Amino acid sequence: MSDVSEKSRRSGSSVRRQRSIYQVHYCMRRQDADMTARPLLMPTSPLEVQAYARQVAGHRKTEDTKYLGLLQCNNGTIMKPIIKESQKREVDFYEHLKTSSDAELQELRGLVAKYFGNRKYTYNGFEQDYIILEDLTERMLEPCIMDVKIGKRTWDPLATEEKIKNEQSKYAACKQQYGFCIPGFQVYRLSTGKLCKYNKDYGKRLHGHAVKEAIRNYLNGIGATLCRALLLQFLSELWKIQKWSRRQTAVRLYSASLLLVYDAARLRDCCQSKELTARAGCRPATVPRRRHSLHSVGSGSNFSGQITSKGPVYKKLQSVPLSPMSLSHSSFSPPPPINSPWSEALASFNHNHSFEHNYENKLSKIKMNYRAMLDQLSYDSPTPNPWGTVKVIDFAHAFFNSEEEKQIDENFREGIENFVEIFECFLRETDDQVL
Ligand SMILES: Nc1ncnc2c1ncn2[C@@H]1O[C@H](COP(=O)(O)OP(=O)(O)OP(=O)(O)O)[C@@H](O)[C@H]1O
Ligand SMILES: O=P(O)(O)O[C@@H]1[C@H](O)[C@H](O)[C@@H](OP(=O)(O)O)[C@H](OP(=O)(O)O)[C@H]1O
Repeated sequence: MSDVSEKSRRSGSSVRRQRSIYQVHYCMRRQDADMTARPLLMPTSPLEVQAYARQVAGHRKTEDTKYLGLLQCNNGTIMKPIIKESQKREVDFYEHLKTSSDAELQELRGLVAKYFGNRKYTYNGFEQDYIILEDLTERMLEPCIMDVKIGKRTWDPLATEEKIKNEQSKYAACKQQYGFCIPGFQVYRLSTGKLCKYNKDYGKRLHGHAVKEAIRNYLNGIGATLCRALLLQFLSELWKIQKWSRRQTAVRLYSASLLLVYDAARLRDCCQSKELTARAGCRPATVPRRRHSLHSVGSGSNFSGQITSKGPVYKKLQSVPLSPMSLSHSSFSPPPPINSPWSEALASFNHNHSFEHNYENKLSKIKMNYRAMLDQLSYDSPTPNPWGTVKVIDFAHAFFNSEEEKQIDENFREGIENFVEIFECFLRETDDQVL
């Protein structure tokens, strides 16, 4: 018997067990292995709950010892308290969405966090009802989170005069100009790993150009080039939300939010060169371009994740002899085999898109192709979730339209259009990213 086991036997202590990544990064107590990541409640294991440290906006303060903020569970869900009448309507909203056969609402189901019902739970000595939702930041080591409240109008038809005045007075310039506002966000700096939090007081001061810069900051793009792979992940979801909002007449969403989440740890992986990452925060104006690859999202293809003005760039294949080409051409290798799911998406990408002319006019085709590529990424990936995503949250002021009321929710649509436009503008900034 080894010294170590003899020692532990003598002292009567059990062998020290490795702490899981959840224990290290989420500061949660040790759980049975099969409990830590599952999104559904498992009756055999105890549910562990704590105040949700990753909440960037919304109700939080404690009144009469009642806790108004979100709770984090050790099974990949969060619980949102149902206290106000409007929050009760949110439960009704999710319940209706769950069972509706309306095509537009079924589509919306894919654009919101997964709903797992509601339950009573006693926290802080108070029993309350809670909505159970998928934690969109689950498994993220350095979660960067932004809450974007959509609409110039953030009050519903049942609001009192006082409530209307109150809402009109907040984020006024930002809402007027963009049709959305930013009540809070947090970002882990890529260069230092430092967590920076921005609350609603910061959000209320934002207007004009500073709004775009706040979003750039959230994307770790201050003093560094934006990451194209990250922008594409967000845009693939944003375009779905945009498409839906352009034609849906089923529901009016007052004061709903977009919740954007990405993992800075994965963004860091995406930068191939450690040296460049370290310098990301202090690059001069003419910076070496950030190297990043969609490959790290998880795929088996030769596509490098780079799209230049000449088309997609493939990783070099060692077995392919280099022909005497110019330097700019030598980075291209033959496309992947014809039977690869990638090859079809990329062949269609090349076929549909002239990389030389009319970028603007062909944006919709590019969107289609990006979506196909991203679909492939998530199919091939061992973990189904991409490392950046966006969902619509907060339906306390959502109202389903009766047949007579059916019309497009312009208030919501306009905010989404403006938000998407900012991301498309950022994407164009990354058009020339090369390996
Ligand atoms: N599904 C989710 N996964 C992860 N975080 C979430 C999720 N839903 C909400 N949050 C976090 O909780 C915050 C508040 O959420 P939400 O807007 O639903 O609450 P609220 O109290 O109704 O907000 P408000 O005061 O704006 O009405 C969000 O900004 C986000 O940080
Ligand atoms: O950004 P702020 O300044 O925190 O403003 C709050 C925000 O508009 C919330 O959406 C709203 O809750 P509801 O969605 O429930 O209306 C809350 O109303 P409240 O003060 O009535 O709780 C506001 O105070």
